Amino acid sequence: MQKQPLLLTTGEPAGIGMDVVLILAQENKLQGFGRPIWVTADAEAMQARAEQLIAAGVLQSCPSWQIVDAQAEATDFVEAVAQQSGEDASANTNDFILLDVPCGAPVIAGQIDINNAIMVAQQLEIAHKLAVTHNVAAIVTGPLQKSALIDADIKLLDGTMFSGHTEFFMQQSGCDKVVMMLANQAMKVALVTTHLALRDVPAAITKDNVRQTVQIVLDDMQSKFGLKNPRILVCGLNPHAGEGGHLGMEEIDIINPVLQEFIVKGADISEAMPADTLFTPRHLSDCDAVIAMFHDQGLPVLKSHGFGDTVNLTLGLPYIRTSVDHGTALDLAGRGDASATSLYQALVMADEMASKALAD
Ligand SMILES: N[C@H](C(=O)O)[C@H](O)COP(=O)(O)O
Repeated sequence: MQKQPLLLTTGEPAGIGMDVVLILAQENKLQGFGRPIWVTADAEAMQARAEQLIAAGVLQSCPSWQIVDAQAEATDFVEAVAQQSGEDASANTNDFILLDVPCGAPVIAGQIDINNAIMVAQQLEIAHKLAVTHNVAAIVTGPLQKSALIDADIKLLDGTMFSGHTEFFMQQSGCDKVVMMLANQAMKVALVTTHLALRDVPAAITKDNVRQTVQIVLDDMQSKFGLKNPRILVCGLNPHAGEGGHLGMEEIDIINPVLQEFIVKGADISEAMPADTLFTPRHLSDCDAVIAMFHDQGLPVLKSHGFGDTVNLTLGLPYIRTSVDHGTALDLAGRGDASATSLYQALVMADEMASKALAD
């Protein structure tokens, strides 16, 4: 039986999203999953980017794709895409299927045009619909420019500012809470808070938030990574994990009481540890994942151990979503200098998780 597709969004058309797809196609790396690869992009822009990369000497020839019109109304579209692509996929010799999402303005590599922000948001809506209806096995997202969506006044479902894929898919799925995790060969780091100004972090470290984060990490480490009793280490919020209350009370008042609830129930999880020494080989070699309290407590450490080979994933969604670890790299778009390694790792992880979910 044909395995379900992986849906890849190319994101910001002026960035390197299309470049890295084309590079992987040329390296025959889209074809090895035994699954169709569906790619959302503007078909004309994809053709133009391929020609640019051929002119730059990066592509020897133009990869092949089959174009599917993604402009139909939502419900018809989901069925039409699934049917058309599904029927053709078994005999398909194309590198990928391109779900055509037209841009509002001509695409110039490296130059953001906020008239194309709607097209970026449409890609995410299409991805969500296909994933939540089980028409694709997983979503793999390319980079978008958050500021372009914000400048174009594109909001999340709850009317707040567009802060990222993570929050977009969370709200579309009706989840109260999801967890951002980044993973590479060195470590996996999950975050209690994500895209939040530093001054707002302490107020967001609540018992509920810590409890929900830990529960989602434990659940998904089992269901998506197949680890029956994962070992989790947790960072404190303050220097020295609060130094017994002298450098902050969040560990004593909030974090440790919640962690104790899980310890009492048998979870293999630490109490709050000083973040500066947690990320050392002695501790990392003894754990499956780290939970950090905020974005720049955990991610700089992780990315310093493998930027370019790191995968961003969202835990707690009703479907699998992985992503690249880099941004739009506007200065590299259309030039052929972009690295496709993170996108490849994101595809590999999505494929493995999808296979595991099916096996379970
Ligand atoms: N925090 C993410 C990272 O460091 O890779 C990045 O901003 C992407 O976030 P979303 O997946 O929510 O767009």
